[in-house]
Amino acid sequence: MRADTVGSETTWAAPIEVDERDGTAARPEGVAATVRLEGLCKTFRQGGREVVALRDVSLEVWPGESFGIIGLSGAGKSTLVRCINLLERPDRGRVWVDGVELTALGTGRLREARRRIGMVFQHFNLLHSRTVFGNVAFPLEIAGIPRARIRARVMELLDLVGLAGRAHAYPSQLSGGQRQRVGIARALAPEPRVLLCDEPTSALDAETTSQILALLRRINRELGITMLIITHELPVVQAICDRVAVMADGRVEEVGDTISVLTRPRSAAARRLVGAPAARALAQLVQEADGTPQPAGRLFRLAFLGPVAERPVISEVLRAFDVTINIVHGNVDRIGRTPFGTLVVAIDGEPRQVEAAVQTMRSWGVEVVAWQ
Ligand SMILES: Nc1ncnc2c1ncn2[C@@H]1O[C@H](COP(=O)(O)OP(=O)(O)OP(=O)(O)O)[C@@H](O)[C@H]1O
Repeated sequence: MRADTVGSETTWAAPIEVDERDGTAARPEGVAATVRLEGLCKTFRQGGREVVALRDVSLEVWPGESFGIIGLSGAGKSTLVRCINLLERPDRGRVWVDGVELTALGTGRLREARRRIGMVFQHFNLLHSRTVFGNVAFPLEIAGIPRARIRARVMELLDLVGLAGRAHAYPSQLSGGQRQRVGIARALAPEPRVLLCDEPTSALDAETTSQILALLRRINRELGITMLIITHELPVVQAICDRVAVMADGRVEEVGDTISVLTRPRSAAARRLVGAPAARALAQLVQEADGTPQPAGRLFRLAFLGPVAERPVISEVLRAFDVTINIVHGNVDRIGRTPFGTLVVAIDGEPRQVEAAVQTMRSWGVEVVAWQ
């Protein structure tokens, strides 16, 4: 275990082991989940119409991990977050945070238990009449912490998020990225066990997004704070999540470590999300070609992770099988620290030859997913 000091308290980082070679996260043995959701259901009723937002959602987020929840708009992500801190009461199901069943608590004890949960919002939700210092101090004032301790803690947090020099500025004088840094410092002030981040970078430009993601990753890794990140953006999950749940239509369709879900998506929902960039690229290509038909053959997405990335796979396949391969889209990327490459290819030929080529690539360790 790693330890770090936050304020006057020592925070123990969770014993989560991440394999640096392939990024897979192993479940820590004998350790209770930091967030545990069991059978959550939620239906909204509005003017005689019913919208089912959550359908029997069960999940575990382990201590110290960074867990992503990804899905398209309307999948139920925000409702899920609101049910974790019980801003929204689920119709059915139970919620535990840090070993305490929130769904069993009355209002007073629930308010106290919520201090274990920090919230980071898409639009920062800062108090505009208060300075940076005042915003971060706010939850500590409400908790009745003595002024001297508040001061020390706030200055320490501003230092952590890189805003030590802006304590007296007002939110209107800050950039979006700086406002989100204030939001993060405020969320950390009561020393929560888990940070719920609801689309934390959706309102930020690309460069600021990567700075904020790096900050969240550092907080997760160095302070050992468990993180649950809601997003509709694949790059967010790719950059900082150890594991990810894919949501669609109120259900969790797939849960796994990020590398597995992104390179070997099993559910239709995950395949839609992962395939979307390639599909967009293909559509653009066809459009640009102005009427040129799509490349002949079946479309496949090939993912190269680890040693197979060094192998001249395409030329070996072309030599061994009577097929043609048209590269539609290629990309080299990174999941956490692990590089991986993807190619979208159209393979044409006699069906048995195409199938044999696909099976051979799989036997070499290439992840091959058919798109048609
Ligand atoms: N207060 C509410 N009243 C009625 N319907 C609601 C309410 N909140 C959410 N919904 C509906 O529940 C479904 C799930 O919404 P939710 O906001 O949880 O999805 P989401 O994945 O977070 O989407 P987005 O990224 O667009 O916020 C949607 O169909 C939405 O219209």
